[in-house]
Amino acid sequence: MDQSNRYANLNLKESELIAGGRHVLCAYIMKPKAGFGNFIQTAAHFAAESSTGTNVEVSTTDDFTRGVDALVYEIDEAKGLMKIAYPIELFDRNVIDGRAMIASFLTLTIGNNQGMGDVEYAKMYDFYVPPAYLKLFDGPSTTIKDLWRVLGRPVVNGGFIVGTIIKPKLGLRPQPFANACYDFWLGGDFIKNDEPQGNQVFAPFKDTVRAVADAMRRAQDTTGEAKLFSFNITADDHYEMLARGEFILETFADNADHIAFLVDGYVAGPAAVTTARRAFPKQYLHYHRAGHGAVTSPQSKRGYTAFVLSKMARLQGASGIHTGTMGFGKMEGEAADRAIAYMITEDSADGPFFHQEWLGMNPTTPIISGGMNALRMPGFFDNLGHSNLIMTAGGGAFGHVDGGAAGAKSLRQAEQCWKQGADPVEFAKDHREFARAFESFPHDADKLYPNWRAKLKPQAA
Ligand SMILES: O=C(COP(=O)(O)O)[C@H](O)[C@H](O)COP(=O)(O)O
Ligand SMILES: [Mg+2]
Repeated sequence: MDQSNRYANLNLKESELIAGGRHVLCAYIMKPKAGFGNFIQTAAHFAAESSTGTNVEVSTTDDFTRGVDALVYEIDEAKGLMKIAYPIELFDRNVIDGRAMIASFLTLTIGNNQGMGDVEYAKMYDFYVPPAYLKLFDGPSTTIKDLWRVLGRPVVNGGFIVGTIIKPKLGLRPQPFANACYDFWLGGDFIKNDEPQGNQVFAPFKDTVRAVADAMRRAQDTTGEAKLFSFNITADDHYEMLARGEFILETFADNADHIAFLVDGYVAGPAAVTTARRAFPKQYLHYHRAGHGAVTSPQSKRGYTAFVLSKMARLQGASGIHTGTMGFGKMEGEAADRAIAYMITEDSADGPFFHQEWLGMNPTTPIISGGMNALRMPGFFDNLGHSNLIMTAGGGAFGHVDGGAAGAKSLRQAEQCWKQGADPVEFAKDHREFARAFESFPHDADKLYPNWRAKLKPQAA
C-alpha cells in the first residue's frame, strides 16, 4: 500500500522543523527491497511503522493520531538518503518523573523498521534533538573535571589521563590482578576492568575489590599521587548492579571518589546505563561499548553508526564513552571519527547531517582504547588536536618489555612528546621508557618511524 500521501511531505523544510522545536530529526541511508515499493513509498512505510502506522489503514485512526505521524521530509534517492521528522509526543516518558528514555527513542527510530520485509536495509547516521526533548534526558552528572579534581589537576584543560585495562583479559586471580594494578599505578593514573571481568569463580568479585582497594592505597602511598579505578558493575539484574556498586564504594571508603563505574552499555542496554547514572550519580559513569560493531560497523548496512551510539550515550548520562582510536589502534575506525569526540564534548557541534546545540548539558569524555601504545599516540593526538581525555592501553602497557609501570610511563612520555611537538625518535633518546616502547612494539616502530633502528641505540634491559 502506498502511504506516501500520509507519511511523506517533501515540502517541509528542515530549518522550519528545527525552528518549530517539536520534532526529532533522523537521517538514514535506506534501500528498498526489489519487487516492493519505490523509494518514497518504502520511506513512507518506514515512517509509518516507526510511528503511528502499520502496513494497512486501520479504522481506529483519528485526526489526533494523524497529528503525530512521523513524516519523511527529505529524500535523495541517488544517495539512499531519507530524513524523517518524529513529533516529540511520540516518545515514551517515565511515569515517575516525566523524563525521556533512550529505550523509547530506539524502539521507534531504529526498532521494528529494522526487520521490514520491503526494506533491504536502513541505517541511522545522525539525529537531531530539539531543546524541548533534550532537556528531558539525564545527561552526565559527573565529568572528567571530577577525575581531574581527584588527581589534583586544574578542572579546565586538566590534561591527559594515562589509563590501562588489566590484561590478561580473564584468568588472573585476585592478588595477581591487584599486583598488576599496583604496578601500573606506579606510572599511570587510571585502570579499568576489561569488560568481561566481574565475578568469575577464579576471581571472586569481593576478594578482587578488597585486593584492588589495598593496591590503590599502597600505590598512593608510594607515589604520593591519587589513583583511579573503573569497576565493571554490568549485570542483567538492576539489583546485582546496585549490590556491586554499593560493595565497591563501602570497601574503598575514603577513596570512593577515586572510583568510576563501568557499564557495558551496548550489551546490557540503556536500562543498565541509567541504573548506574541514577543510582550512583556521584561516580564517573564509564560506558564501554563492546558488541557495538554488530550494528555500527561500516560493513553493516543496518543499525546505527558509532556516532549515533555516542550521541545517545551523552543523552543517557555517560561521563565517558569509548570512541575508538580513529584508525590508530586495532579496532575499526577512521580519522574522521574525531567528529564523534567533538559531538560529545562541545556545547555546539556538527554531525554528518545535523548541527546540535547541547544547551549546557555536561560533556562526555572520549575514552580512547583498543590496540594503542606509546608509539601510536603522537599521530593520534595530531589527528584529534588535543589530549584532554582518557586513553586506556592494555597491551600497550603490559606488553612493554619492562612491565606495567614502565608501560604506563611510556604512555605519559608519548603525550609529552606530542605536546612539545618533538620528533619521537629524538625524544626517545632521553626518555627511557618511551625508547623501550620501540623495542617492545618493533612492528609498529618500523611502520611509523622507519629510521628508528639507525638512530636509537638498543637500551639495556
Ligand atoms: O580491551 C580493550 C582494549 O585492549 P588493548 O588496549 O589491549 O587493545 C577494549 O575493550 C577495547 O578498547 C574496546 O574497543 P573500543 O575502545 O574501540 O570500544
Ligand atoms: Mg576490553
